[in-house]
Parts: sequence; structure tokens; C-alpha cells
Amino acid sequence: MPFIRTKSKRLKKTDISTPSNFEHRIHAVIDPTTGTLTGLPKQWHAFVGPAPTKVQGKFRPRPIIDPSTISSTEISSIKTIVRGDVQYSTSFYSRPYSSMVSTHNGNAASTSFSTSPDFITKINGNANGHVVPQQKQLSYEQFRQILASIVDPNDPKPHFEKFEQIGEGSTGFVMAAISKSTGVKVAIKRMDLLKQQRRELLFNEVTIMRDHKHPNIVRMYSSHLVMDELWVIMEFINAGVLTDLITKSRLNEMCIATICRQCLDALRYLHSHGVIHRDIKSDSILLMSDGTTKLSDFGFCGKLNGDMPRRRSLVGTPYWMAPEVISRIPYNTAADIWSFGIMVIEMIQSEPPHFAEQPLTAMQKIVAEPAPRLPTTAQASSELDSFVCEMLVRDPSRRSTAEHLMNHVFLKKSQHHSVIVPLLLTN
Ligand SMILES: Nc1ncnc2c1ncn2[C@@H]1O[C@H](COP(=O)(O)OP(=O)(O)OP(=O)(O)O)[C@@H](O)[C@H]1O
Repeated sequence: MPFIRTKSKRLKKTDISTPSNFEHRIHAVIDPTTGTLTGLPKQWHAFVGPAPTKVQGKFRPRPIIDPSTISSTEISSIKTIVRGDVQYSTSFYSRPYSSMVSTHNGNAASTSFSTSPDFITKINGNANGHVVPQQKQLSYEQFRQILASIVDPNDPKPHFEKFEQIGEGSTGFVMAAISKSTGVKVAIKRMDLLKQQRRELLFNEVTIMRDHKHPNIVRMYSSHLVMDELWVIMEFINAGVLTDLITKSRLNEMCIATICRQCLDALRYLHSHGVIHRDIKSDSILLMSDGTTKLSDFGFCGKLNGDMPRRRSLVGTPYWMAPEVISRIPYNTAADIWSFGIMVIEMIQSEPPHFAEQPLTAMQKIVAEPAPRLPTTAQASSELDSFVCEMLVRDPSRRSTAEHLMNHVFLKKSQHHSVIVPLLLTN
């Protein structure tokens, strides 16, 4: 006899609630050869940062970007405990912006990382307290189309020869090549569109250098779309990165001032055009053999304007990040000034504060501890000490500006850029 289900016998759909107090245990360890945490879930990598690059046998940390893009899960709350060297706890929301870093004993490291509803409202609001809609993500095809419309349509490959890889960054790798028509050496940054943490940031690589020309900013010649790669052709900077210089030699205050004046001039120019660099550190400063200092690496820039006078994304390299950026408080160009102050400390003691710590621990310390100062062992002049103090002010509204710092008494020690040349020759 066939089974006939009458209305009264219809099975009632059972409602299953979402899991509560869900706990996911993971074992993570630091790989001694690569310096990275292994065993982390994929989405955590954006938090901890990509694998560091090795410069002269030392690991260099890479920038991280807003982890809010790593998950759009509707799961209201997941607690993740990582057992190993660091312990983290996080919550993902449908508009995920919250994160919390815990210490080993489970105490929240800082109220700035609180996941309370108040905090969520605060970080989803703009500077006026209004809720701003999250940007809709472009599809790959839409993104590729827009990018294609702003780059040079020609294929650059036939115009260059003698390609040679010279560097690698978080968005791609850099090659040196020679122009067949002029014989001039160029640097070509190649970025795979499909391998970006946040591909929208590639627009920066095309537009920032193109639209901002300054003697202390790396000059861009053209940009192209080659299959699934963005190629940015720029001037070849022939004497390496500032990181190499400061890890090999001890710079005197005259050299520090000479480098700082040039970098600050580039920053003052960018800031006056509403551009925040967001990754100021010695790795972003390139040197010419005549001693000229050039700011590079514009992939993480943020643009400010009347509609968006502040930014909120967590972008930068942990040790150099300003406290307000880590705390997810809307920030402006003052965030670069903090990072610049950290870079000056780096120029004196060859590494930024908290460098021995894991990136997340360093970030906890930046928000929880007083602003770092030059160590007394550095025997810095009072002018240099005051220069650093004016930049490393926790309250961004009381921090000095690039414009103001250009007149700081410490910069009176700066000389013509050629004073750097002997240092480059000995390196
Ligand atoms: N215009 C250039 N001329 C000469 N070398 C360059 C130039 N641009 C970049 N390089 C070299 O390539 C390396 C990688 O540069 P890239 O801009 O990709 O990233 P990065 O600054 O090292 O890293 P990240 O983006 O991860 O902070 C640099 O460290 C530098 O050695």
C-alpha cells in the first residue's frame, strides 16, 4: 500500500540552533627555517602577516592588510585558541572587523581590541559616527576591466631585454631590464592579479606614482596588463634599500638627518595631496648611488578626501604601525609620522622596537605601552631625541606633521645628499 502523507502527518521541520561556545583548538609552532607560524588556518595568515622575506640572512616582516576581507562568514562568534607560542581569540561577524589578541593567561591585552558591540559600532562608523556601507567587492572580470582601462595598452615585453630578478615583495617580484631603444636600465614590478590579498590595492601601484611626481619618490614610466599580471615600469634605483645600509653601518646624525629630510619632503608632498603611505619603514626607502633617497612601495597607500577624511583599515607592517591603526580608530596622515619615528629608531639601533617579538605581540605592546624612546645607550643629541619625541606621540592629534618637522632643529644637521655616498661605497 503506497504511503500517503496526510496534512496532519506532515513532518515538522526541526529548527537547529547555531553552535554556541564553539571552541576550535589548533596547534601552531614557529618554523625555525622560515620564521613563520605553521599550523594556522588559512584565514589567520592575514592577521599574522605573510611569510617574512630574508634580507642579508635576516627575516624582514611583510605588511599585513585589513583582515576583515578574509571572511564573510555569518557565524556570529567563533573562539579560536591557538596553542603554541601565541594565543589568539577572534570573533567574525557578518560585517567582520573585530579582533582580539589574548595573552597566555587569557586576559585581553588591550581594550582597543575589545569585541564588545560598542567597539564594533565604533569601527564600522566613519569619523562623524555615521555607519558607512562596506565597499562591494568587484568581480575578477570587473576588476581586470577597470585595471585594463587605466594602464598602457601596449605589450611592454618586446621593448626590453636582459630581464633579471632583483627583489621580491608582498605583492609580487621586481626585475631589472634594459630598454632596447634607449639602453636605460629600468625596474619592473610584476604583480599577479590572482595572487593578491586585496587586489583592489593594485590600483595604487598604477596611480600613486603616476600622479605624484617628486624628486624623492621613485618615478614610474608606465604600467601594463600582461596576461594576469600588472607590470609597473619605473626608474631603476641602483644603490639598494635603506634597510641594508642601516644593518651594515652605523649612521652618524648628519647622515640620519640628510636621509630624513629627503624622506620627509616626499611625505610632506604626499600628505598635502591627501595620500597616506601606510607602510613607512626602511624597506620602503631606496637609495641612488649619488645619495638621493627615494620613497617607494605605494601598494598600501590610502587616499583621503572630503568624503573620506580618515581611513579605518588595518594596513601596514606590525612593528611600524601607529597605535590608532592597530586600535582600529579612524586615522589620517599622522599614522605615517608615527611609522617614520619608528624608522628613525630603526636607523639608530638597526631594528624597530619589539622586533624580537612575534608581530601580534609587538602590536599588543604598541597599543598597551608608552611610546618608545631612543635608548640612552644610543647617545643621541637632544635635537635627535626631540625629533623622535615629536613623532612618537600616542595621540595622533598632538603628533607633529611632515610640514612642521621639516623645520625641526635636528634637520639643520642635514647636508647635501652626496654625504651619503661614502657609506654606499663601503657597503
Ligand atoms: N625601482 C626600483 N629599483 C631598484 N630596485 C627596486 C625598485 N623597486 C623595488 N626594488 C627592489 O625590489 C624589492 C622588492 O620591492 P617591492 O616594492 O616589491 O617590495 P618590498 O618593499 O620589498 O616589500 P613589501 O611590499 O612586502 O613591503 C625591493 O626591496 C628592492 O630591493
